[in-house]
Amino acid sequence: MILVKNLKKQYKEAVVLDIPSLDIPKSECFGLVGNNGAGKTTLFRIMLDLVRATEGTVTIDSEDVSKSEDWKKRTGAFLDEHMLLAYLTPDEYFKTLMKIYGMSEADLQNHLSKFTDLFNDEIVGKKKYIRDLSKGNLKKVGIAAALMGNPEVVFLDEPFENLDPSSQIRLKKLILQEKENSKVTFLISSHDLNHVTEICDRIVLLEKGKVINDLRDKTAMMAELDAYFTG
Ligand SMILES: Nc1ncnc2c1ncn2[C@@H]1O[C@H](COP(=O)(O)OP(=O)(O)OP(=O)(O)O)[C@@H](O)[C@H]1O
Repeated sequence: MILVKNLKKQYKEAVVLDIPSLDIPKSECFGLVGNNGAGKTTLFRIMLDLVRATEGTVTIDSEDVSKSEDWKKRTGAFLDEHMLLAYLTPDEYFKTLMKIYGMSEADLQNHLSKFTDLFNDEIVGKKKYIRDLSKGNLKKVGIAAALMGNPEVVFLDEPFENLDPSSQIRLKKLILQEKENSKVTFLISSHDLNHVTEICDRIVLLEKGKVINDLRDKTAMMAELDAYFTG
């Protein structure tokens, strides 16, 4: 369970995030939407202790993320390409993570086999450095890495951005499978309302740093979001 309490982030005079309370139960697929600058990335960065809140706390399974390290073992994330090691090839990068997570070669192959369709023969065994990959392929490496080591919680910032249509569909399938098989708690930010409403159990709408809607009814989600974004 992830709990956000009295969270505020301020840059000089500007309050960019102001969330009195938010709780995300285990195994929920939590979608986060909002226009540019709404605060989605800032919220994820605070939840991952990449940025410190001005006020308030985020706890993952009762551990304050800014005070403990233990939650990191159970958490995977891909927010942007800065999280990758650009001087490695994807194979070298996955092998490095394999050692960090104490996985065997068989565990790694088993993990990567889930990504065969998504990788589309562009990622593994290609001897291309991560720095030279296309934006879509970079994203695929980051997502595969975020799901290594059996995380219980996975943060994905804009996972569908830069993916071709087939890859978007394959990624949706993969997330739904992971959700079903491993009961991972997913936190996914997206500008793609169709994809995010399809895979998420709940959508939180941010506007200027505030939660202005918390949608849990799958049948009504799309219409409500449509009305907000077109209105
Ligand atoms: N280091 C910083 N210094 C000053 N302002 C910042 C900083 N980081 C973020 N902000 C501001 O915080 C607000 C929220 O930004 P954030 O990147 O979280 O929005 P977002 O919802 O992820 O946007 P997008 O959809 O464009 O990715 C923006 O107004 C942004 O300019």
